[in-house]
Amino acid sequence: MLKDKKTGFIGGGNMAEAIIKGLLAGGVAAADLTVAEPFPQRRDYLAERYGITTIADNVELCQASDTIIIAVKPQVSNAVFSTIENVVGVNKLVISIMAGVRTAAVEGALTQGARVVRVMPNTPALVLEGASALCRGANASDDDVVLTRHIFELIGTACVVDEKYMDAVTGLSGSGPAYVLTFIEALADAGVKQGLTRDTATALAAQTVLGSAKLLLETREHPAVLRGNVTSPGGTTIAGMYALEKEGFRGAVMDAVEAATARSIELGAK
Ligand SMILES: NC(=O)C1=CN([C@@H]2O[C@H](COP(=O)(O)OP(=O)(O)OC[C@H]3O[C@@H](n4cnc5c(N)ncnc54)[C@H](OP(=O)(O)O)[C@@H]3O)[C@@H](O)[C@H]2O)C=CC1
Ligand SMILES: O=C(O)[C@@H]1CCC=N1
Repeated sequence: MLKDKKTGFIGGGNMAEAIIKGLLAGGVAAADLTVAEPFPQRRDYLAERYGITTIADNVELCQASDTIIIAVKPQVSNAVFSTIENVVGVNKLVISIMAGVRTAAVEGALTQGARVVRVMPNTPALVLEGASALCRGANASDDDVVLTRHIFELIGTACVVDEKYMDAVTGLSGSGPAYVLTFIEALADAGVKQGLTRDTATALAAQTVLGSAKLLLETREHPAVLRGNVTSPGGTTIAGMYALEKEGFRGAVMDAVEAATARSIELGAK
């Protein structure tokens, strides 16, 4: 599907690098990947590390690509649109991963009929364990959605949602790695407080999160059932759970997702 197609990235930052890694691991030829990136050192790094073509000019990038992945910060989206508005015809697929930016905003800034798919990936994509959700714009075809899903399944899992859910996805899985990493750090700190070395505590904390996630995904049980299996009557876990619940752990997590969702909505309104 991706074979013989040229894929170009506008912006060669963290997320672009993650997707490039996935595409290469999935068998896409380095010769079919190009990145437009203003920062020369970053261009050199990407070219040397992945053997792909890197350039400075977004217009040249669009002309040379069948699929264009916009991977710049939402705050520079208008600056990017103004440079490429006349070179992205309906023969090209545009995939935007910018947080908050609506498909209608991308379509409105490009040629009439522009084919746009919006995706929210996350940083575990860098180790091919990303979680992405995508939605179609008004002019994207079924094939565009299938191709986009295929690209993001190369770097983890991908699901299709209605655009009205994209801000919630951003607040949950887009920003989620930051919450989980904070939890791991806190768990490790707690171990250090109890006398464990930093290395041992961090390794135990990270593997506990990884293993718990794998247990949930592989058994397909409800999380509460699996939690029950750890929680012996009158044992250690219930003592720990009581302390967490008293501090409003779940409410804090829900507040975090709500705040990030609201920020995604705010970014889209700009
Ligand atoms: N990081 C994350 O967890 C996730 C991010 N996203 C979204 O992905 C997008 C990219 O994020 P991320 O990779 O973290 O950001 P980065 O800042 O790492 O990458 C953005 C890149 O775009 C470059 N850039 C800036 N202006 C232009 C321009 N006019 N033309 C071409 N390139 C330009 C930047 O160069 P320079 O540094 O020189 O300015 C930078 O290398 C954002 O929209 C974000 O919302 C989505 C999901 C998760
Ligand atoms: O913080 C951000 O805005 C980006 C979008 C999702 C994750 N990181």
